[in-house]
Amino acid sequence: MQGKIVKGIAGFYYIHTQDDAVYECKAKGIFRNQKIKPLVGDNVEIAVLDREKKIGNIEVILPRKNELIRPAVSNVDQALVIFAAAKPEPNLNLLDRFLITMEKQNVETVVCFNKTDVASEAVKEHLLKTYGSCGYKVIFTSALFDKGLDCIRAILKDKTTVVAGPSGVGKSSIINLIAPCANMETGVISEKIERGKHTTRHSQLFCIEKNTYIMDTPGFSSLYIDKMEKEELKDYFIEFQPFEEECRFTGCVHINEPDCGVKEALQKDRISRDRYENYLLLYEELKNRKKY
Ligand SMILES: Nc1nc2c(ncn2[C@@H]2O[C@H](COP(=O)(O)OP(=O)(O)OP(=O)(O)O)[C@@H](O)[C@H]2O)c(=O)[nH]1
Ligand SMILES: [Zn+2]
Repeated sequence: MQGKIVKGIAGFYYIHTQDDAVYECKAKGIFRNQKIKPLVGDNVEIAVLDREKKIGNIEVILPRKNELIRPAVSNVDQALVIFAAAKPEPNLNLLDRFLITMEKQNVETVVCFNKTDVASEAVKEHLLKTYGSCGYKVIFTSALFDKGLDCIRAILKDKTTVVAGPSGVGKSSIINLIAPCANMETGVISEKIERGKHTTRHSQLFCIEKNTYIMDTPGFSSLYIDKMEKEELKDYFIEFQPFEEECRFTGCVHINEPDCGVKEALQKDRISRDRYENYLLLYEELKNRKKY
């Protein structure tokens, strides 16, 4: 039978199967046969050992489309990052850090600004201009007034999406509205896990409808960009790319070089100043970290 690993804990894997059941499986022999460790998100072939108790063994891990490191999950189609348009004011530096880590891992990101009911039109316009002009899909929602949630449902459909955002932006409110089943499923799995007595937070995928999975990630308040050369940073500011052809120097980092296409685009207001300033800050951060 085929299914998807939705959670892994203490040597047990929980497989959501196509008939909408959850099997508790071990992965006996997999490492020996395939030399890989199962990962949440993996599509697998299982042998059913006990149909009633829903116990099985993972026999084959099907080929992975990709593999994220943070959070550890495979076969991710996209990320959905949620910030509040107001209350709290969106920390765009944090948002840019998130976008960079996803660009580096080659995962497309959709940006959602929630709490539009308490944000001014001018702020919304500014956010749309800043991120829409980079090429990101931007969605505005109000979980409180059930606005924009169909847009979220539509972008999630038939995909596996990692959902992230800082605390207090309304991420849980949104997830509860689009996936009321998410809580229930946690219940079923935690019942089985009780025996393992593990209480740490583990990454878990929720099936919100057929072929549609989300992974809710814990709220974050800071995000370090690591394992990155400062010269590499510009590659993850995707809006720079079309202007880089105009730079006189190859490998131009768009800071102090003369005849820089990116700086020229900035002067002409074709690149967001907020984004460029965050670029400078992050570049400095990477440069200074190198000293240690
Ligand atoms: N005005 C307004 N308030 C909202 C909206 N969505 C959520 N809230 C409120 O914002 C607060 C935080 O919402 P949560 O859904 O708990 O936010 P969260 O992002 O999951 O935060 P954590 O649980 O801390 O990770 C709650 O008081 C919600 O009622 C919205 O669209 N508009
Ligand atoms: Zn340049």
